[in-house]
Amino acid sequence: MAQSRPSHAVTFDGAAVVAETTAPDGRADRLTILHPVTCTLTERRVAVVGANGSGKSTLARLVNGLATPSSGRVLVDGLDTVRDGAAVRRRVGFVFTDPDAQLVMPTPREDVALSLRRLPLDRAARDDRVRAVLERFGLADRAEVSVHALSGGQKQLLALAGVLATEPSVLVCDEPTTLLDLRWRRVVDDLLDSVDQQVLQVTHDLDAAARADRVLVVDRGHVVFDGPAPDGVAHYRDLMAVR
Ligand SMILES: Nc1ncnc2c1ncn2[C@@H]1O[C@H](COP(=O)(O)OP(=O)(O)OP(=O)(O)O)[C@@H](O)[C@H]1O
Repeated sequence: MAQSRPSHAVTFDGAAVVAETTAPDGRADRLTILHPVTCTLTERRVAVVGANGSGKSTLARLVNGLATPSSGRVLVDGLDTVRDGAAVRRRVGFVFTDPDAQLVMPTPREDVALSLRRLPLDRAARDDRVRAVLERFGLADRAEVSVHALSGGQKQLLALAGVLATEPSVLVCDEPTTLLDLRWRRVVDDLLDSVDQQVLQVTHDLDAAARADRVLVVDRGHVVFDGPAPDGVAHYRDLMAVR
């Protein structure tokens, strides 16, 4: 009998984000980046689409506490991203759009090993896991080169590899395939489709969004659609008036 996968829940409970800004005349001002969002995401694949600057990354960052709600709250499997921040961060892996924001060690091997530092693995088990992950992402022969010598796509793969190696419960990806060629985009898409984690993916790739179990469309700081993928993609196309 097939083993059932664990299910997870990301809950936005009236979560809104307001930034302190400076008006053109120099006065302090407040800008609502994300208006209150209320929904519970339990689907295995959730895509977030919307125009540039609409608030997608802000919504994604709320899930692991990189952004904190100005009002309302965000819960991951019942854990509050503010009150239980450390536990949430252990549970939620986050892959940035820009891999340079994520890769901190001199070589791919060291970078993946660093991701694993908090896991209860002995040296041999950790080395094995690093090797297996680099192999899976086609980076085995790059393990010892300088991270700076990797192509943009290879860096993006490495950033994803480092996060997946920690086996988080929920994986949040902010445009994880933007730098990848078609072959590796397919590899990463297939991987994101197949992993056990709940995946919340911010994307401009409507093919990827179309395969999600649920799509959120964000427009000017509002979630303007929340539902099945075909309708979500159609809604976004209408919004962008490109259909
Ligand atoms: N701390 C902040 N202070 C002021 N404005 C901010 C802050 N963070 C985000 N913004 C603004 O809020 C808006 C939403 O930003 P966000 O990064 O969430 O958009 P996005 O939909 O992910 O965009 P993109 O597709 O271009 O990555 C943008 O206009 C951005 O400039």
